[in-house]
Amino acid sequence: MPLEQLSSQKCFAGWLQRFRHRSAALHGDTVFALYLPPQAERGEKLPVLYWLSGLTCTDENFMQKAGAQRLAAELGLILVAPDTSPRGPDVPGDPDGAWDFGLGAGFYLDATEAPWSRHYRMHEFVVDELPALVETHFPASDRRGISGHSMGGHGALVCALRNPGRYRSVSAFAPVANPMHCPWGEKAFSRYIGADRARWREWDASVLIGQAQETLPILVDQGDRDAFLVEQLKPAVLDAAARAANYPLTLRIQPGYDHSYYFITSFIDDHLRHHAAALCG
Ligand SMILES: N[C@@H](CCC(=O)N[C@@H](CSC=O)C(=O)NCC(=O)O)C(=O)O
Repeated sequence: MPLEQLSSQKCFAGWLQRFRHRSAALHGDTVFALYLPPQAERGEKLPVLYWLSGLTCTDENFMQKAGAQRLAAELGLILVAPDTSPRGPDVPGDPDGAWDFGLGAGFYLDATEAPWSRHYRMHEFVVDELPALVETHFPASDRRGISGHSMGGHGALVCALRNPGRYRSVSAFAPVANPMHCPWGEKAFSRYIGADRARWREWDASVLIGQAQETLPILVDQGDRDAFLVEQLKPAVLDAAARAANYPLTLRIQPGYDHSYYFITSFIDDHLRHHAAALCG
């Protein structure tokens, strides 16, 4: 699978790069960003933290705003950020042009309903295709962690919960914790997966956490001034489901913080260290 390099910039003695390639899962071209820490030049295989961004984002938001590269360089962690949906002239978006569905809003699931099912296969892409690509073309090991924000925070939880053995660490910022019972999730699931709500349960972290096959400790940070907290995010539902299942979830409510990348950059070091404890050494 050839990679076309779009950019390369030195950053904290490592390299921040962007690549375009043809995706089999997404039936089209897609772009991802990757940060290679300086340890990559030693030739050893390094662990990888996959980051899933939220609604309206591309591969660039996290790399430009989270400020993760400094500590990733210190810890020897590769960072990989895919796009948030398939894109291209033949990829359908929201019929009304809304920002919370379709382009930039793939919800990291595999759609089953037309016209979404041909391209909207972000789960398969993130869990299988992207790691295979990264581990072939870069000095990347199969020690994988996954994290993300909002729609992507939920995506990270679902990727880990649905695929035991695939990841060694997981965390999330302000995840859409119970999408089958919030407006963003109901809109996405009803279109991507269809009207049968029983099938939505396969893609909801607050359901999956009660059926987990392995117990990777989950770290979640959530700001209490987040404008989406009550209507869309509902972390208390995830917390209650984890408690009922005796699943190790640490939910930290951070006073005064909102939903922005200012919140993410304030706590990204804690998340990188959470992942490094499982991935490095
Ligand atoms: N455009 C919207 C706001 C969209 C928004 O807040 N997106 C978040 C993720 S929300 C959940 O998935 C985000 O990360 N935005 C990009 C950024 O760089 O901040 C509106 O107008 O309200």
